[in-house]
Amino acid sequence: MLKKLENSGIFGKIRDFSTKKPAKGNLNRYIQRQSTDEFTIKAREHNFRARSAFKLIEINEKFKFLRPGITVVDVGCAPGSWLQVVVDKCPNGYALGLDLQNVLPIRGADILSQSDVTSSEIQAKIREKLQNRGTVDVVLSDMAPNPTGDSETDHLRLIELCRTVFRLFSKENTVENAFELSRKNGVFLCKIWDGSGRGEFVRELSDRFSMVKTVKPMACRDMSAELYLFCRGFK
Ligand SMILES: C[S@@+](CC[C@H](N)C(=O)[O-])C[C@H]1O[C@@H](n2cnc3c(N)ncnc32)[C@H](O)[C@@H]1O
Repeated sequence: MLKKLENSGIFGKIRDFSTKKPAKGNLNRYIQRQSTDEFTIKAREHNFRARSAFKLIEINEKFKFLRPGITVVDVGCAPGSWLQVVVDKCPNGYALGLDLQNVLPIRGADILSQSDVTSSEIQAKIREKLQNRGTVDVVLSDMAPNPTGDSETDHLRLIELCRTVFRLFSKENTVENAFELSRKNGVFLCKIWDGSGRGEFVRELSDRFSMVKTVKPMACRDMSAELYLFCRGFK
């Protein structure tokens, strides 16, 4: 299904706004609405639970890290569109998703609903689920805390959530880790909202990964501060 989608030119077409030009002052709002509509419509057409599926598809197109047989942990997975992509791209692998909210079942994925990744009880459950599966290949975090209305506070809260996930596999004393990330080609992909704490967090990640790239997929809303940090080569 996804191969067809990737070949369909959706990413190439998405910023073609040639029909019915808006008045000058409304251009930004027009562009934002058009791109949102196109990804939302495509998500419906391809039975994705959310338009965010296209963010993961695009990042994977760039870095090619989802492949058959791998183990993937998806933190903040509701409603489940990233898990849908993972299951499709990684046959014969293992996908574990968790979220604060209830997540409807997805064939081929193991899901922990009503699960807060910051809770030590939930971290123990994650460890339990993964302990006989060897190392984890890919850790995804598309988490978004409820916004407070203050962008700096929201930014710092999200960075802290990402740090929590990073610590699940990166403590020096591996006995304390919830699971082990593959030292060969382990990938960590997390969403942040841009702000003052980005530089420090990128430095922390760079200490443990040989490559850290900041990406903004086409499906991100134009005006949003949303960015993704793609980290590969866990040391
Ligand atoms: C943007 S949605 C994720 C969308 C998902 N990637 C998809 O494609 O369907 C963000 C999710 O993060 C979850 N979340 C926020 N804080 C969390 C936490 N502490 N533990 C687990 N999930 C959390 C929210 O409940 C929300 O469902």
